[in-house]
Amino acid sequence: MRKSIATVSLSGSLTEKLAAVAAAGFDGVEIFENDLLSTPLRPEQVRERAADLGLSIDLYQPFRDFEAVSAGLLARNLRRAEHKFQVMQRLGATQMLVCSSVSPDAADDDALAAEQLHMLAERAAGHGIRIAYEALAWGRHVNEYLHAWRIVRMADHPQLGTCLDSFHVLSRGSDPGGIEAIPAEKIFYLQLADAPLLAMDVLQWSRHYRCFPGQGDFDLAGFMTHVLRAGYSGPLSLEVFNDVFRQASGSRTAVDAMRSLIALEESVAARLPEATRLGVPPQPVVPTGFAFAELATSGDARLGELLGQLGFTRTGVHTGKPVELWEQGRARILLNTEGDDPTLSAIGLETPDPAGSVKRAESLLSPVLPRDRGPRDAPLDAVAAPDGTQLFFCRTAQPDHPSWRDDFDPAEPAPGEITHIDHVALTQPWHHFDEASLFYRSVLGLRPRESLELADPYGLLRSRAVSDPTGAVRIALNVAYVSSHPSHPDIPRQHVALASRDIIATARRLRDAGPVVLAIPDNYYDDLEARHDLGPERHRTLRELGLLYDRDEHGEFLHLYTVTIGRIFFEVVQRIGGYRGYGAQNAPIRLAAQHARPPAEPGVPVR
Ligand SMILES: O=C(O)c1ccc(O)c(O)c1
Ligand SMILES: [Mg+2]
Repeated sequence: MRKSIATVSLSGSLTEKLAAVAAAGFDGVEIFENDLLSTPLRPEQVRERAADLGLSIDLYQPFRDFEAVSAGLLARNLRRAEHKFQVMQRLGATQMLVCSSVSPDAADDDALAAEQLHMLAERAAGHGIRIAYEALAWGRHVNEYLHAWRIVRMADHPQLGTCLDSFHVLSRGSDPGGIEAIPAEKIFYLQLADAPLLAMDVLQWSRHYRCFPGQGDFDLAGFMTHVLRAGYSGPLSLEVFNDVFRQASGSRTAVDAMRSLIALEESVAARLPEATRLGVPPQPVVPTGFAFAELATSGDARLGELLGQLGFTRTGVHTGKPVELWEQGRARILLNTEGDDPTLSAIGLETPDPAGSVKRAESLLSPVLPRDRGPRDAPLDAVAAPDGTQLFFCRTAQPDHPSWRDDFDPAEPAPGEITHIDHVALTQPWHHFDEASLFYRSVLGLRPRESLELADPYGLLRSRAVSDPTGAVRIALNVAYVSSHPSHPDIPRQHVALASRDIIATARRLRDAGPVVLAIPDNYYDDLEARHDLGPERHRTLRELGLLYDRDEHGEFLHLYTVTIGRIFFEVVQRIGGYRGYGAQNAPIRLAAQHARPPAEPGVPVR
């Protein structure tokens, strides 16, 4: 279906917005009045610019508080409308949005509202313009979509129809099923926005927290099925008021927006196979595990030293690049010594179909990375995640596909307790958090879990994990706050969590290696004894080894953290039973302990 976006959803000037919208592949735009008033371009030039970019101007929004007013006010409103019709003709826009009045001057009188909207539609008709009437969720008298529709029906004018906006319908908890009773030709326009569920005033919620479909908690696919069953065939138009998007790069936001619509069409198509107008991207290829995590370092030996202390063996060196392979069980870490400050630069994901993974990523507008490989290297397909982390699609040790691991000609690793990578935690720039969760959800088919807020002594961290249904691939996305403490600068830390089948043994091994485990205050253990009765011996062991503990209804979780090197630290975890979380309960303790033990100085051995 045609795809549009309201200019209010993006940052920048009108000309920047138009360019961004066109580059992301949209077909049309809704122009917010302020964007037109503040551009030096004349309406004819805007029309031309949009046409050159292949964009139609689907809607113009110059009006508020029109209907159900006194005769004097009506005359003024109609006069203003006449001016706006002329602007719209110059713009080449044929549809005007009128949202329900919030003014105390409006009467609670449907017949009067209908009569005045009829008059407006009659005047619009003279200019070839249609009026789309929309119920704002906080409209003074009209705040339900079916109420707006009743008024439109009563007004009975061919140039008057209704505009449906998913936010206004779903934020009020209205049943969207009623949409199916509205005749298709009377649904003039469709605006789409998602939002996180928040208990707050609906106007504030709408103006600050809307997000793109798939980034919030509303059932947009369900909403869309009703709209399509009604027979609507006009554009899907995103109208997202969001404080973060107002500050982020407009061209990135436009791509994020387009990705949300592609993914939405796909989920609607799955529910409504008869809706053949919907575009459907190639199927997601859900990753089945971690092949490796790649850490970039500047030839600094400390990461290798720490890996050795954790029981890893350096099993090989790449035949053509300065990259070492460190292994223990199925946990594989690549140390790329060409980097600078230690960072987590790439993740290898096991996939049953690497080419299919790339196709899926491309169809959702993810940048596919150029292949940089020597003649003897195994093929590696990679895309860039929103934070720049490279995601490689791998098939390790499968007879049907060359393995990246062969490039290292590896030896057998020494046996140890660590079995595999449990999860990786990536720090996202604050303005890319929603984009990142939509990326992992739509491109990789991972499921987002609830969004958490974690207390750090110097700020608040937002965190959301995404995982496959089996828990083989778990990625924790964290947003760092911006620190204003000179003594506690931002260190956007990243970590790799390693699963141990015997974390007590791993912890003892680390204790014997030196002070590499993050020290946890005694108060934590006193509280742990108050919360759980694990028996004196177990409590003593946890305290002695710096282990943290959590449990959920499925099982138990033991974990520890190493010191930080550059931006990187390791976590060791043991899931007992079917524990599903990440020890969020202990995050504030860990974050405080990390502030107390700043990253090791360059070149200084950890010991
Ligand atoms: O917040 C508003 O005022 C506003 C304006 C126009 C819309 O289409 C809308 O959904 C909200
Ligand atoms: Mg709207």
